[in-house]
Amino acid sequence: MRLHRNLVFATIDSLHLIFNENKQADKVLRNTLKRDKRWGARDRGFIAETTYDIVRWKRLYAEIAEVKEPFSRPNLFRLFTVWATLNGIKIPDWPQFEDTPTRRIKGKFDELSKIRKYRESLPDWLDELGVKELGKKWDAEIGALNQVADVVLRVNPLKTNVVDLQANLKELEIETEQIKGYPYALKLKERANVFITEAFKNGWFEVQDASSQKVAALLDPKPGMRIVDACAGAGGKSLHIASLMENKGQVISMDIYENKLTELKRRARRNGIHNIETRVIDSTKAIKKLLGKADKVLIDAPCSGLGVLRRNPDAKWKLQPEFLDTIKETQKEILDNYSRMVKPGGQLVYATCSILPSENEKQVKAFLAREEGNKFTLTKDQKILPSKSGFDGFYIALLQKKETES
Ligand SMILES: C[S@@+](CC[C@H](N)C(=O)[O-])C[C@H]1O[C@@H](n2cnc3c(N)ncnc32)[C@H](O)[C@@H]1O
Repeated sequence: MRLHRNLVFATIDSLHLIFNENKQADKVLRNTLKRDKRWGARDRGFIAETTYDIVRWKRLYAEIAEVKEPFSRPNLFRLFTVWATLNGIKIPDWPQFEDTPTRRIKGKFDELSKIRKYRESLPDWLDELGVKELGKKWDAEIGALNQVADVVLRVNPLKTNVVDLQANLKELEIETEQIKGYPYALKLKERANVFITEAFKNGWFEVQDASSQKVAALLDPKPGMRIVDACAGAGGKSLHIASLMENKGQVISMDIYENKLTELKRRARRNGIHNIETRVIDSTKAIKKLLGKADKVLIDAPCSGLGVLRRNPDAKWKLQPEFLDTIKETQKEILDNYSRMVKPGGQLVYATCSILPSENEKQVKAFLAREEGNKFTLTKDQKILPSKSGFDGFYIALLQKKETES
């Protein structure tokens, strides 16, 4: 592979914003990729994938390059040099790359790879937390979470089906494959910009990881039901739920952020969905109005996001231990308050995109032991681990509310 100056510079500029200015990687890349209209799919792919790679391996590469944060521009080039060398890419003779110690880079890589926090490129506290929470399983999970994520589509059954969408995309030379056990999923064989296709613009599919598609499956919504999606965000799960209800019944999508619900409404229109109503949670009233009224409630809780590190590798560096304590308290409050919207005999699904037991099964166990939770029993739960599933890490629990208060 030959390195192109403007693509490398765009990568370095993106890294500067992410590492030194604390900007979110996906937002930075969205902007960077707008910079030059002449860039084709390969050029854009190079910038995005290289930036994400260097973000993912920041600690390891910084240790090899012997550089510290905040990274000066020459030091960002040193990180880039480590990436290129380890990926077998010939370093050009530009002034930025003078005296690259290729052999030393490989030697240091072998040496540091013996220690997990370097090999997997983790802050100390996160490595310690992983061991505390998952014991011996941590090794395999963090290894899997450092892989590059597949792109998975969820077919919208209101508009098309898996076979027709697969054929439609094939005409555009976008090859996909079905995934056993995921009836609405299609996995891209190679990365492609699916957002520019007519199929996407017409609402035939959404991009949604396979594990995330399991949430609505376990909730099992039926046409005619009233379902509350209490932490709906921009609506990944709401759209899935509404499509399974065939536009019959009611989905009430709630969130504390109005802008996310606005985006949800836009997506619903594209998806041909008419049975979603959005409600901003700006006081306790929004919840009180629905007490005991929902056939099913989904709590797709805010969480550490440690199950989706493949997609957001910069979370390794942005996440703080104090945030984890706060978010667990929020999960507890949400469970206690929002579960009251389930009607007697109804069901509650609690889900997170985390692999930490303290956010998942322990959170549910503690809820069932509290007064608010003793009206429920745990029907079943699924711990989806990236090392086993090959997809994002998720936890999904299905709880049944008793018919009577006793
Ligand atoms: C895991 S995300 C939801 C993702 C969304 N369900 C989807 O499938 O696209 C969690 C959501 O909870 C929202 N949230 C945070 N605190 C909340 C609260 N106290 N009540 C309701 N929603 C909350 C966040 O704004 C965020 O959109």
